[in-house]
Amino acid sequence: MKIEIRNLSKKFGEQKVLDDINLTIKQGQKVAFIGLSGSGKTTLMRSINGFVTPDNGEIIVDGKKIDYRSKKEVKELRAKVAMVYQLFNLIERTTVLHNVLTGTLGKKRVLSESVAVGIGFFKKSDKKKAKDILEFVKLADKHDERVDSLSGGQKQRVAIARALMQEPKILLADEPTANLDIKTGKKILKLFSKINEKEHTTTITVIHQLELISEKYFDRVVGLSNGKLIFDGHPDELTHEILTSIYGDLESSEDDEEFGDE
Ligand SMILES: Nc1ncnc2c1ncn2[C@@H]1O[C@H](COP(=O)(O)OP(=O)(O)OP(=O)(O)O)[C@@H](O)[C@H]1O
Repeated sequence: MKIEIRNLSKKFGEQKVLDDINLTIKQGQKVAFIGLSGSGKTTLMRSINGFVTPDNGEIIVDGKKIDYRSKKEVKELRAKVAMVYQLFNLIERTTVLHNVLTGTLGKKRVLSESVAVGIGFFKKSDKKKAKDILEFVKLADKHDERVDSLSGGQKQRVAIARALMQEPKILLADEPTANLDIKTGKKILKLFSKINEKEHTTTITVIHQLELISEKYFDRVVGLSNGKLIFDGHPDELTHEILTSIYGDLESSEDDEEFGDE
């Protein structure tokens, strides 16, 4: 689905977190959001699925302007927009299959309630679908294992499988590789590319590890700084100069930086 962001602004207290953002993301694009901590990446992402209500401007998803005041419309939007998180947000003490099946419950139930829904609650057809998706994410042999016995990379694949149960048109991933080593992170990004190829899903990924920003995984990079969009281009165009404008002096010793600069 196409996403059109027009003159989007958001303040938290006195702080301008998003400052007049304009961005159009075509159906099927694979976009990385980059920028320093606090630059507004998550807030921008959360405006797309209605978790954050902007102060000014608008977002149009698939030709329809998001009406943040309408619970019904936001719910419909979230059915099409799946989210994957840095800390996986899984129910650790239940099985892989159970977690993936909760992807069918929609956003009306909170995660803690989902656990109360036994595996018998789900339709046979959903179980078949969940198993097919687990095969797609290469976890076919893990259906019945408890999530807390899995590695970080496997947990993230369970979270992606759960998101796919929703058959999303847009996939938002907030630092999905932050808790993984680089090799495992690459596998996760490869999986997003595979989903994108198969379903033509529009994907937006907030990412911090610069070594993972390559045209293999992304066809567009959007850089934010202090709530402003300051770069929009192909991964190849990320020169040292541009990276410095986004992150500041990359060569400066970390020891010189105070936490207060974050
Ligand atoms: N609900 C909120 N209430 C108040 N301030 C908020 C809220 N959400 C975010 N902020 C502030 O807005 C700023 C931007 O936050 P945001 O999470 O969008 O940045 P980010 O670029 O995603 O950072 P990070 O890379 O650390 O996740 C930060 O200063 C943050 O503290």
